[in-house]
Amino acid sequence: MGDLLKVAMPKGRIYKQAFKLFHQAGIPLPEEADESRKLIIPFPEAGMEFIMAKPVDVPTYVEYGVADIGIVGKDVLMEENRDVYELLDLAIARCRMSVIALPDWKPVINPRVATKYPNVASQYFREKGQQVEVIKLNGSIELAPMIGLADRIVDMVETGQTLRENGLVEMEEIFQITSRLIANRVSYRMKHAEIQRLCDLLQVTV
Ligand SMILES: Nc1ncnc2c1ncn2[C@@H]1O[C@H](COP(=O)(O)OP(=O)(O)OP(=O)(O)O)[C@@H](O)[C@H]1O
Ligand SMILES: O=P(O)(O)OC[C@H]1O[C@H](OP(=O)(O)OP(=O)(O)O)[C@H](O)[C@@H]1O
Repeated sequence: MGDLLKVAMPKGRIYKQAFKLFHQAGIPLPEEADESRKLIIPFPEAGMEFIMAKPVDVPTYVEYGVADIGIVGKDVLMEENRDVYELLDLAIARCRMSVIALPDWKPVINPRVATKYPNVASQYFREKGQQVEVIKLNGSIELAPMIGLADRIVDMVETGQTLRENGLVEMEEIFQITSRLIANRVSYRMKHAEIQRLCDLLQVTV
């Protein structure tokens, strides 16, 4: 057997859904993989090795070729803008990127926009011809308009529960998000058969 295919696998909510997807495709991923503290998990039965990564770092590992392929949300792909191939829409971890505000929000000059996605937010408002000050936060973004840090936020909405519980409203959807299978450009050529085989198995389920 040749080299194991190195897969950058996000811990957390994407792993839980990828686990189900791989099972449906006939690849029984180890269930405990994102709960153990082990960061590199060989899975020779499937010809793979999992690198358990923070979701936002997946495109970095794949661009640098330390992982051949990876699974990552479209939100992270848009924000990180890494030089990788996007192979497949896995149709998991579905949500949307939106502009959110308090219901009594009023336009002001040079408004502040808080977000975990400064590149996405800057590009969105630039294309609309609106000048904004973008403030980067790392979580609980919904707090920003509630405590007066920002006029609006750019963040993900899935069920809308977080917005409802905090009295916020979705003003505009920017784009839909699902997780994608990505590949390193060189690996895609050098390990084409293995990568294509995985795509074919996963494609049946999506
Ligand atoms: N509410 C949601 N519903 C569905 N998918 C989501 C939701 N929030 C995030 N996602 C998707 O899951 C990905 C990972 O989100 P998750 O919350 O697991 O990690 P994180 O908060 O980025 O990481 P960490 O918890 O390590 O800081 C996101 O990049 C996005 O694609
Ligand atoms: O519409 P909902 O179903 O409520 O989901 C949306 C929430 O999920 C994500 O947060 P996450 O759980 O990743 O926490 P975070 O605040 O640390 O980003 C996102 O940032 C929203 O806050």
